[in-house]
Amino acid sequence: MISMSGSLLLPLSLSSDSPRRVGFSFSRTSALDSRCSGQRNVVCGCMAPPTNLRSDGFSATEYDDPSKLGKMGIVREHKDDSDVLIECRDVHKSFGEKHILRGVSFKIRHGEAIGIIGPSGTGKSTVLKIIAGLLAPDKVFQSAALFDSLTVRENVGFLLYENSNMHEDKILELVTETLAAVGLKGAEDRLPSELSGGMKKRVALARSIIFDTTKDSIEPEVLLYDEPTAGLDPIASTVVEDLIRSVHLKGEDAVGMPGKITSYVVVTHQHSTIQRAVDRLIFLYEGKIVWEGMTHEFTSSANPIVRQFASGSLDGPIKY
Ligand SMILES: Nc1ncnc2c1ncn2[C@@H]1O[C@H](COP(=O)(O)OP(=O)(O)OP(=O)(O)O)[C@@H](O)[C@H]1O
Repeated sequence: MISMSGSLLLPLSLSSDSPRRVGFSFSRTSALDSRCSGQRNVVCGCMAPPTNLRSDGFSATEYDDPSKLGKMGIVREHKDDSDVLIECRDVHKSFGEKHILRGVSFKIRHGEAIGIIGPSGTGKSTVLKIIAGLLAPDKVFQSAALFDSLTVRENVGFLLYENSNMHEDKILELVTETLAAVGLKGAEDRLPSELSGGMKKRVALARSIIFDTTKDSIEPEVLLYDEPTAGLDPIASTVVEDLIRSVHLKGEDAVGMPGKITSYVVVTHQHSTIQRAVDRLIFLYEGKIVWEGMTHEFTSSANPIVRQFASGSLDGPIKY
């Protein structure tokens, strides 16, 4: 459980010609660390990205020399930060004595499909949870988070039943359409225990992309997926990966309405998910980003950590 402590900076106001939401910046202070060891040692500040600069493309950032790994600060240079939705800057996170994140910095830009990869236990999900905790209007895809005693219809429509003023018939209509969009037509009355692992993930995905059509405000701009294809067979993985991608690409929700989901972050170990659903990768190792680049640059990276991970070799800097 992450608890906030330290100072919360006030958000800057956005100019009227910049409709983008405020991004988040995290920074660490040693004073705060000593005050809250065992709790959260991250300071959260909100900032409005500058709007007077122009945009650039991306290229891989290699850190070939392992001796430099501890010295990384800036992970990528851009002239334009106007499209930054989320910024993590020098994020540290400890659980008790265990220092998990050791200065993680990255930016997520409007329209990006980001993958966070790296060896087990390196802090990927922790990064995702930190982002989710600070982006209250957005959602985390939790594959195992269905309510066992509720039907598929009740699970998918849960937030609408609980938090919206929509008529039940309208919610049912949306649930039915959304289930059809994720390939689960007719599954409304089933219980989670009657579904396969892949079907459960699709129900969870349906729940993450269904929105109150009478309001714009609750529709997220960023979706977070924690291992959305873990445990699925290759074809079921492809279905989920394409669903994730289609929501992103079309800028539409599951029922074809104009959507606002323009970026997403996927934590995954699945090669197919990296290849199929993600454009840019952030590689985390021992609580630090050791490489980032476009997906197609991953397998040709000269970074020994990345090379070992990509090949699955037992030989290399990653020790198990
Ligand atoms: N709430 C917690 N309390 C104590 N330790 C935690 C907690 N959450 C995570 N950890 C520890 O932090 C480390 C990083 O966990 P995290 O789940 O972020 O790793 P990960 O890179 O996502 O791993 P995996 O790929 O295996 O899912 C692990 O050693 C884990 O045991």
